[in-house]
Amino acid sequence: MSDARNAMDLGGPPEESAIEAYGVSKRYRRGWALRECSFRLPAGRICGLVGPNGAGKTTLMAMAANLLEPTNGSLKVFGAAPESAEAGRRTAFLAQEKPLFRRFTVAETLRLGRELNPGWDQQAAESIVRAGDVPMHAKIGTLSGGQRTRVAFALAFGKRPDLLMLDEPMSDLDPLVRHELMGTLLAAAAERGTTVLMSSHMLSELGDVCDFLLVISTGGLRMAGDVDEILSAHMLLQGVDNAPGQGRNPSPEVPADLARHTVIEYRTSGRQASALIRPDGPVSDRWQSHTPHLEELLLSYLRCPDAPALISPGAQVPGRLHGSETEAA
Ligand SMILES: Nc1ncnc2c1ncn2[C@@H]1O[C@H](COP(=O)(O)OP(=O)(O)OP(=O)(O)O)[C@@H](O)[C@H]1O
Repeated sequence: MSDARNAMDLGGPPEESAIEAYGVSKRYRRGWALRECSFRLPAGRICGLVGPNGAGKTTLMAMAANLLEPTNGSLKVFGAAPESAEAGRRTAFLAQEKPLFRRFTVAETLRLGRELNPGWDQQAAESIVRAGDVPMHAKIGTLSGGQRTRVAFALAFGKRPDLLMLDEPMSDLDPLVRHELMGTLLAAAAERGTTVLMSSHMLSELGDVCDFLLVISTGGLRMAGDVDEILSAHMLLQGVDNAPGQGRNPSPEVPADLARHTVIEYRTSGRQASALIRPDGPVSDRWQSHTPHLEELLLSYLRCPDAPALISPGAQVPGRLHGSETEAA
């Protein structure tokens, strides 16, 4: 457990927030992309940002990186407005399309990073590029998609940010490179206390990397908090369906003995039934129960966007009503 969390348990000062969002909404011409998002991401965490296509993940990160302004509400980055010099200096954002100058060589790209960023770490940036055997004299436009991603990573890392936001960083990387760059990321975060906010659709890999989660869908915050707290607030149940239909039933009726619990998802296949619940008291012993894996839990929430939201106490911003959301146990 981190010193900061120990301090909290002992009634010491609360952990610093890397991001605080107060009722943030964003409206584009076509409509709302995000509605009323309030949460905090404590500093030093590696946070997975999960949601279906079009959920608003890029929009949220772009607002924290001062590339977009909220329509309503406000954000703070390390206590400062995203447009402040302080927040800009401490933040790096690796956008999904990895924008780099195609005519620059790799060496020129890193030189530009050095000139633009006072705290630039040339050695860290170069070692990321060299680990992928990317030639320093190669023009960006001649690199493969994965090599360009590596250079963009190096540029973001070289800045030595306190908050590193990565928009689907792994999508065009082969499995070995993903593993290597995630290792670099974890080492940097452990060594320097860097906060990482990373959107990803690779649910199976998030569990190895992240210790905090933000889940959004249809523009709203569905879940936020410490991964361990979130997992332990849920139970995956398996048993026999008392009223089986033919084959897989897309909307089976939730059995009466689960009614007292918060049922996120109830599914049946023939006589087999499974449910993801947030238990409120003991569960009937006709069910076999276990703590879900992160991927199982996320898939249930993504399949059931109307399930009640869960914002754990450590992810709540002070002085903000969290509506119908429930606290993790
Ligand atoms: N510049 C824009 N103008 C109009 N609508 C936009 C714009 N950018 C995003 N949107 C819309 O806002 C919503 C959220 O988009 P956003 O890119 O934030 O989603 P996302 O969660 O990052 O999706 P993905 O997983 O596909 O990358 C989508 O409906 C998208 O079409």
